[in-house]
Amino acid sequence: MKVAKFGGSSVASAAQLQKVANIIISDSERKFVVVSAPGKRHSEDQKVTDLLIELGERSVRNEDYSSVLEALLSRFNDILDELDLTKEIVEEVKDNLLSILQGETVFTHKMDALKATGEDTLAKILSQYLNSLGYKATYVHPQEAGIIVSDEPGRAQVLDESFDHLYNLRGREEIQVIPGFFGYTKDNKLMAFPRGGSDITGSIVAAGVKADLYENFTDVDSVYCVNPKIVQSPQEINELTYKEMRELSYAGFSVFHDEALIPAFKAKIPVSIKNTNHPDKKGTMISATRDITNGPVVGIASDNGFISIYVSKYLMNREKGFGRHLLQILEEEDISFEHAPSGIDDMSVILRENQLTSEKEEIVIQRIKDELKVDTVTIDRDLAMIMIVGEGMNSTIGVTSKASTAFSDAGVNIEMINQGSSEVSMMFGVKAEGLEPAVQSLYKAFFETK
Ligand SMILES: Nc1ncnc2c1ncn2[C@@H]1O[C@H](COP(=O)(O)OP(=O)(O)O)[C@@H](O)[C@H]1O
Ligand SMILES: N[C@@H](CC(=O)OP(=O)(O)O)C(=O)O
Repeated sequence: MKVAKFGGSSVASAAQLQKVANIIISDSERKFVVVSAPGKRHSEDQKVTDLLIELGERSVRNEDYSSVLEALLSRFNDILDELDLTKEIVEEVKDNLLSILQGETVFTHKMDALKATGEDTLAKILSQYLNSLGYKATYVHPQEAGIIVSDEPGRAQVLDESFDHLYNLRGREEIQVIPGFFGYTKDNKLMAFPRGGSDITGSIVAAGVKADLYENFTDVDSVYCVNPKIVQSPQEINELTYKEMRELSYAGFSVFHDEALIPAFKAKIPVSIKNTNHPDKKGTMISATRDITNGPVVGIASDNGFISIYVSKYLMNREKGFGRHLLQILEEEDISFEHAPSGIDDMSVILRENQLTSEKEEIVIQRIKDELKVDTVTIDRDLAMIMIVGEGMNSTIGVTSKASTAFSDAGVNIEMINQGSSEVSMMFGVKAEGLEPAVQSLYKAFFETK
């Protein structure tokens, strides 16, 4: 039994949905289908989720949102038209969106309810389409499926009891189409996963129903060893371990959500990344182990939007609890951190830029000065992180030297280096403008000269 998840690009139009239906019906093992909301049909297009967010934002600012509502409804209308389906659902969507917008609920909950409408509607349309083709398919609402999540708007996390609920779906005969991207709290509040979170739903469903395979259909033939927007036609990766994929997706391989691997990994379900447009291509298989035959580094990931809080204090190394206290200040201000490299008299904490609003920045800096009596505290902005990843790295000598030569060849200064304890990844901090040249140079060093 397989769970097949189709991303936004795969369900962006009627033509894409025809490919999706062909993929589903070509393999009777594909019993569970998870869908995203329609994504971009071309590079200038807007994702349905972005339109829904804009709708919510305009409404909260008391601005006219009629054109956004129109654009949303016509996306669904066009799909139904081209698939020759009846259109009652468009009116339902309109009524539902207006009742959310006019409801009394708090803004974050309203936003999650709006965002969920994209995947929810698409799941209904796809099951209607499969029925029209003569296949037995049903739409299954996440609450009916038993996807129970934490009470964290826009960043919900699945609760363990969901897996037992989902297991009960195995007994059903028909193809079950489940909307991705959201679940419900124990007290029945709709909560969305982080952006890109339909991958997470797919993984949860695969773990719950104990699938043999979780197939993640997208718009590329495989995971590439580097972002194809930075290096043209990079090498494909055919096999990855869960750990490698988690590290790569955390640091910028947006093809698969970094939080999506954990449920599949814990349930030991292999994940296959495939292209909806070329379903016969091999794709990428992610599982617990792989043969290390392709060199120490399997991929190079990169992401920008980081900042660093740098603190220094003479004799920091002798002060018990300094690091804990610094991190505690962040915790108390509800800020999560990514890395914390330290020296003898100094320590940096790397954060995602969106964690530190300007109000929080002032408070944090003042608290660090007052409570830790530091000599210096500064904030470094516009940082990018580059990560080289591979299970083979821990048994290979000279990886750091090869990487640092690549940075120097590109004329990019390394601001910091951090090697994870598992030695599956090595992270380099650089100024944002150095990201592309450094990644291109690393690609040359590790993949073109093998
Ligand atoms: N290393 C990589 N390998 C493959 N794709 C990548 C990589 N890094 C970034 N991407 C991007 O991820 C995109 C697919 O992810 P996403 O847009 O979330 O797809 P979907 O709409 O199927 O959910 C690709 O079109 C590609 O531009
Ligand atoms: N539609 C949601 C969830 C998602 O997973 O989308 P996609 O499959 O297009 O990445 C988003 O845009 O965030």
